[in-house]
Amino acid sequence: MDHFLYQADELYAEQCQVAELAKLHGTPLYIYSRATLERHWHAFDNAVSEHPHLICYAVKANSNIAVLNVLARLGSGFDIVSGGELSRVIEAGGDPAKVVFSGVGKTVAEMEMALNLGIYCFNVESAAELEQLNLVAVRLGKVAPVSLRINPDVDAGTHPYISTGLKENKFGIAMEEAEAIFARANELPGLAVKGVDCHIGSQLTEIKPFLDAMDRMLALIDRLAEQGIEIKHFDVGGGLGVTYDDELPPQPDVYAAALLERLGGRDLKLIFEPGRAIAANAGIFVTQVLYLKENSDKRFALVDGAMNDLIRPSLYSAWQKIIPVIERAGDSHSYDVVGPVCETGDFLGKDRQLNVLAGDYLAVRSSGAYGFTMASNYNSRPRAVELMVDGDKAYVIREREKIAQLWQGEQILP
Ligand SMILES: Cc1ncc(COP(=O)(O)O)c(C=O)c1O
Ligand SMILES: N[C@@H](CCCC[NH3+])C(=O)O
Repeated sequence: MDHFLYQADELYAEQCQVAELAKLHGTPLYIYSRATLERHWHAFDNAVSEHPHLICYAVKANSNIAVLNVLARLGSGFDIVSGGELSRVIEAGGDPAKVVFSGVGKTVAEMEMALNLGIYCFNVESAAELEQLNLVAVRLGKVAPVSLRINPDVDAGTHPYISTGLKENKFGIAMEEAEAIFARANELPGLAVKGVDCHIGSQLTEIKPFLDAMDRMLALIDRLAEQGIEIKHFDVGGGLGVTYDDELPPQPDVYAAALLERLGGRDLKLIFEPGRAIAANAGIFVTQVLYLKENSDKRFALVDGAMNDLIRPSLYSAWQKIIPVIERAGDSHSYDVVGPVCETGDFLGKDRQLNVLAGDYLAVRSSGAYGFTMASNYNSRPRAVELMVDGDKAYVIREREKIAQLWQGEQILP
C-alpha cells in the first residue's frame, strides 16, 4: 500500500497534507513515512521468517537517527560502512551485536570502535585489511568475527556506477583468491571465521544475477567445508531494486524464496543488507517552483531544491517521478525541472509533463534512499529539513541547517 496518495487533488503523506507541511516547515524538505519503513522492513523479515536470518538495514541509504530508531524498535540489525554510521546506530538505540561492518577502507580507529562495541561481524574486503584487523584485535585482546566479502564476478545488469560485483570493481576479494585468504583468516589468532559475504550492486530488478552470485558463493562454501573451514552465515548483501518508474523488481518474498530454494537445505544463517528497498519509496522530496522560464525550445521549472539536496538525477541520470502536491486542472507542458545550483547538470527531472505555476509545490517520489544522505552544501546551500510522518502526526527529525552552520569550524587567519 502506498502511503503517498492523493485525496481529491491533494497529496498526502499518510494522513498529513503535504502542502501544509511544506508551508509550515518551508522547502526544500524531505518527508518520510514511518508506516512505509515498517512495512518494507517486515516484508523482508516475514519473507525469511522460517529460516535463521538477520535483516541488517544498510544505513547509507538513509541514516537519520529517527529512521534507524524506527527500524531498531522492530529488531533490525544494521549494515554500516564507517565509524560515523556505527555511532549513528548506537545513538539511535540500535544493537551493536546485530551490526555488520562493510566497506573497503576501514581504518584502525573504526576497527577498534567496532571491536569494543562487540559487533556481529566484519565483512573483510582484502587480504591487507584482514591482517590489519587481526593486529588490532590481538592488541585489544579480542577476537574479531569475520566474513570475507567475495567478488563473484557477475554482471548485476544495473548502472555501472552502482555495480559492485564485477572484477573491475574495487569491492571484495577475487573468487580465485578466496580459499587461500580464508585459510589465512582461519589461522590468525585475532580472527574467528564466521561467514561469507557478497554484494553485487544496487537497484537490481531481476533475480538472476542474485542467483548466479549465490551459486558461486555456495560452491565456495562447499569447497571451504572440504578444507575444514566451517561457514555459519551467508550474507547476501543488499541491492534489491525498487519501482522508480515502471520497473517491476521482485518483491522480497519472491526474492527470498528463490534464494532459500537455492540454499538447498544447507544450515546457513542468511543475512540481508537492504537499503533502497526499505527506504526509497518511504520518502518524498518536496520543492517549490520559484520561476517558470521558456525559450523557443524549452520550458524550465526553476525550483528551490537542487542537486546538492538530491543528487541521483545528476549523478546517475536517475529518473524519479515528479508530481504536483496539489493537482491543477488544465493543460500540461513538458518541463525540465531544474535547481538554482550553478551546474548544467543540476536537474531533478527532464521533459516532465506538468501543469505548474510559480509558487506550486512539487514532490519527487522515491527519495527516501540516497537522498538526504548524499546531500551536500555545494553553492553554500543549507541542507533541507527532514520530517517523519506517523499517521496524522508529523515530526521534525532534522532541522533545516542554518546559514551560520555553513562555516562552523572554519577559521580566518590572524
Ligand atoms: C555492502 C553493501 N551492502 C548493502 C548495500 C545496500 O544496497 P541497496 O540500497 O541497493 O539495498 C550497499 C550499497 O549498494 C553495499 O555497498
Ligand atoms: N547511491 C546510489 C546507490 C549506491 C549504493 C551504495 N553501495 C544510488 O543512489 O542509487
